[in-house]
Amino acid sequence: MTLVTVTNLSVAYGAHVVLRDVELAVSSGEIVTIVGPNGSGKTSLLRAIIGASPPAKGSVQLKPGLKIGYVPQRLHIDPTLPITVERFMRLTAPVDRRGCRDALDAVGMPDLLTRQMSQLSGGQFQRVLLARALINAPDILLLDEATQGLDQPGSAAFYRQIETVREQTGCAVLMISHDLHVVMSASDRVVCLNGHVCCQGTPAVVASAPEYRALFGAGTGGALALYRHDHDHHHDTRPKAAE
Ligand SMILES: Nc1ncnc2c1ncn2[C@@H]1O[C@H](COP(=O)(O)OP(=O)(O)OP(=O)(O)O)[C@@H](O)[C@H]1O
Repeated sequence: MTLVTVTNLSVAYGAHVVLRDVELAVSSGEIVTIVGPNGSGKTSLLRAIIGASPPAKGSVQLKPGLKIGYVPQRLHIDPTLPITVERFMRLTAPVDRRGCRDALDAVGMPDLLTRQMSQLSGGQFQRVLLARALINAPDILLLDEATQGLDQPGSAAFYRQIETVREQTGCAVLMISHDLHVVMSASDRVVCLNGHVCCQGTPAVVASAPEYRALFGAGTGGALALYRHDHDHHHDTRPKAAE
């Protein structure tokens, strides 16, 4: 069943059009990763899906009654503010201690309930955000660079957790990531965005591409050259060798 259908979507901030003619559909249980260079409109697309950026053109259709869990790119909590994990989780959701504990269990952090938010490591903090997003049993999780600031093993562990959550709850996942090499194995589909969808494919297609090895150490520019697809246009960000 299709949960999210984005049709011919354009998003603009004033006269600045940042997304043009984007088509995207996410089905139940699917893990879809959006990659693309800085400023390519990834966050704007997620914001359009949650209704925070009205379309300049086109539409976003959500399955009626769709429950969305959103994990933001970053969330700053004043380190001098005394707030436990439980209180933090209950700020935005009507949930009891049991519900908080279950959500923390689901992200593999059952013992954090009484800890201070300020005492958490980066990885623990992100998992608490994930747990908070899971409280209402969402049909789809939207993650905006949820592993920002984590090291590679931390990111890999986080994405494994996402896969586990998907297996256990059946929720779909639409996430933005720059960690292509870690995220690929966890994704059913990778969508490359650069103001529009320039290409997409399964990780298997990506992994079997000869250019795949160029990813490691090649940065985002290399990553964008990886996908097997037919280009009928050019991007300044594409390395010359990929032309
Ligand atoms: N609220 C806003 N007002 C005006 N311009 C904005 C706003 N939010 C984003 N933009 C612009 O829209 C473009 C796309 O931004 P967006 O945050 O969607 O990109 P992104 O791909 O998520 O980038 P990054 O990888 O750096 O997070 C950028 O040029 C950005 O400056």
